[in-house]
Amino acid sequence: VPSSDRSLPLLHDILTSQPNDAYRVVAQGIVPDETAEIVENVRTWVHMGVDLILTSGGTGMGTRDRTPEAIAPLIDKPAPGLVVAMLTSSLAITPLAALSRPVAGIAHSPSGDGTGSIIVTLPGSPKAAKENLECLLKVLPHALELAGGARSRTTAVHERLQRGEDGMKGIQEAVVQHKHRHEAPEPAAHSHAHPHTHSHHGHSHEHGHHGHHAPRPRTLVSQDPSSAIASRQRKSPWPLISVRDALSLIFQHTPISPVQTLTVEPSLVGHVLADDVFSSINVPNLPSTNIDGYACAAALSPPGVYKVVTSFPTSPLPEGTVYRINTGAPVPPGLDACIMVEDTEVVSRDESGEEKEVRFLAQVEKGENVRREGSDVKTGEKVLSKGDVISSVGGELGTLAFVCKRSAQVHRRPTVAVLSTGNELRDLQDTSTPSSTSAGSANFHGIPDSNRISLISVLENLHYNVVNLGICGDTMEETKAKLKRGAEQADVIVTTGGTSMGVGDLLKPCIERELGGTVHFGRVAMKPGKPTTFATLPAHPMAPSRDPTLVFALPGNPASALVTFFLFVLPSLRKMEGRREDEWELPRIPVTLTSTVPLDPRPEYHRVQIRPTSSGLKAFSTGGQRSSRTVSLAGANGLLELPASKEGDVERKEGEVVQCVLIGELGPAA
Ligand SMILES: Nc1nc2c(c(=O)[nH]1)N[C@H]1C(S)=C(S)[C@@H](COP(=O)(O)OP(=O)(O)OC[C@H]3O[C@@H](n4cnc5c(N)ncnc54)[C@H](O)[C@@H]3O)O[C@H]1N2
Ligand code: MOO
Ligand SMILES: [Mg+2]
Repeated sequence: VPSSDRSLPLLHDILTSQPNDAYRVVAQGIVPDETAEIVENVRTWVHMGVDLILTSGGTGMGTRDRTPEAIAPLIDKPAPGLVVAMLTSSLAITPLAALSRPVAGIAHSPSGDGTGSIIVTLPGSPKAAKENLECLLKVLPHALELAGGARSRTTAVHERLQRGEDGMKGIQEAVVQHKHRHEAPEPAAHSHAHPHTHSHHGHSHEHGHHGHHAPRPRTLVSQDPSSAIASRQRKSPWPLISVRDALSLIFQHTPISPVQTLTVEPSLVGHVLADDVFSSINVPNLPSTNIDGYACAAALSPPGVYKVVTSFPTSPLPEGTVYRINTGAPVPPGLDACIMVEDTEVVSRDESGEEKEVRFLAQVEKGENVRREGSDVKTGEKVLSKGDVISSVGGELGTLAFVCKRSAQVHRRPTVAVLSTGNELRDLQDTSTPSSTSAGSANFHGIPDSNRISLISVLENLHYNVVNLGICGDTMEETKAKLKRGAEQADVIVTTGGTSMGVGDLLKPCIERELGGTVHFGRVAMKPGKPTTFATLPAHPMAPSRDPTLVFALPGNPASALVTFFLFVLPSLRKMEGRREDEWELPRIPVTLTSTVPLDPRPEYHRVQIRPTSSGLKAFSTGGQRSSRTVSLAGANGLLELPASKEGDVERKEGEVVQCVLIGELGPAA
């Protein structure tokens, strides 16, 4: 590993371990020793309003050392004091420091408000870079305040962006490190700022399982759509991350919806309880019976003839008298058993035909057929738990009503905006384009938008609020306008299409470059769904207390869109809606294969129908699994979770048991 590769994680660690989380690394990358590329990165970061930009390497006297020359023209206000401080501290350690040629200063932001980013070029050696940074840390906080201080006063939007979407107090910082081209193990990946460089070092800070220091990769990574087509990125700059890492980034950025009090009525179905529910009453609140018959005092009621009273007694019944009672009714005080009507016969009736006397044919025991007070639910007993879903089966809603709860504390249901992107798409019901069933016409002009109709139906059936954003063409203008509307109206935006490498694939650049959003990942090692993208948009400046909007930019291929919806979007919504952590993801169940399925070099989610049989659950493949084949989802209620193929492991055979993600209801018995 070239030495310069080690500086970046070291600088990152020093910055993120400063007290009060004063620094947050919002972008980092490795570029070759090319002036143009150094300038491009640093300039973009200045435009983003990053507060501190550090470079490491290229400050020496070698022929390839060009960093100071690249950076100097970007600096509007040189800060020779910082340079002297660094050189002085290094010279105290080694006279070789005299060969270093650092520059430092402020590059003004294009906003023209006089604020700017502080840029410092550090040496390439990890040890020297560390020493220099540590020396600067004594003065940087004050310098940063002076250089960027006015920003927070000028506009709220700017401050919001500058402070990051979590509103964390602190200073954003970016590290651009450059290294010699001949050292680059993956030249293509290094030709752009690369947010996941740490993966080369085995410690993946980016994936964020390690607490709050995880930096979010921010901008610069996406293709600049204004660049000439021929000079477009020819390799995706987005690291291919695992489904597990993708989920952990999603959960890290998914907030839990606020709590509200709602009326107990059928529209509560789908909501998740935000609190345990305790009964404040006894059920039944009086001793009552669960039969039709006669209430009596068991000890005084051997088989024999009794007078019948039919109105609820207000004073103790005289001996030899019983009270006629119906299921659910309270048992009068002093009586302790009920005999079923089947164990009695009528002895005499009055003029109106009403029974006067009955004969008990059997002996009732004390307590027989009596529901004691509180025997179903006692005052103070927990009947439902925080995290329980009010299901459409009805049990939870019934329970709330049963214990007389008129309202419940639940999490607000997330609102999801759904957008289809693509110039080729037509609304299915747009009658200006004939459908294949209309007389005389075989061709629908364009591609019918099938993703939106599927996604909206799944969401509505799961009781989410849906905003239908319609279809937008592949232009930056339209995409930006739609996403903005989504961010205003929804907690989560789901788009399909425009995620890959094509000219019209604008989602990532739009999110990053136009909307100040952060793309947390842009590719996932899975089939289908490789270009799946997850991002957050900063909270609206007019509603800064709102959480950032989550954006799932799903691939356009219909099977990819739906599979990634179930694997990524739904788990995020299940966290947001307040479910318990072990219920965020959809359940995995073991199923037996009814046919042999091939393994793909990518981990694959193979659509199947799961059906119950006398020998357990069986999986029936839906056939060809190409991502464009929407029909592969017809009838599917499961996704086989297949591992990537390896040498000697290329299929799962008929009869083998495989884990399967349950995405729908079980199919008919087979
Ligand atoms: N050079 C590369 N090309 C592609 C790669 C790659 O890695 N390098 N990845 C492929 C994979 S995998 C997928 S998946 C797709 C995803 O592409 P996009 O998300 O950019 O989607 P589009 O290109 O916009 O559309 C793809 C396909 O799906 C149809 N589509 C889109 N939206 C809808 C809709 N709402 N209803 C029905 N059909 C829809 C669209 O017409 C296209 O046929 O990229 C590969 N390319
Ligand atoms: O990842 Mo794409 O969804 O395979 O076709
Ligand atoms: Mg498209």
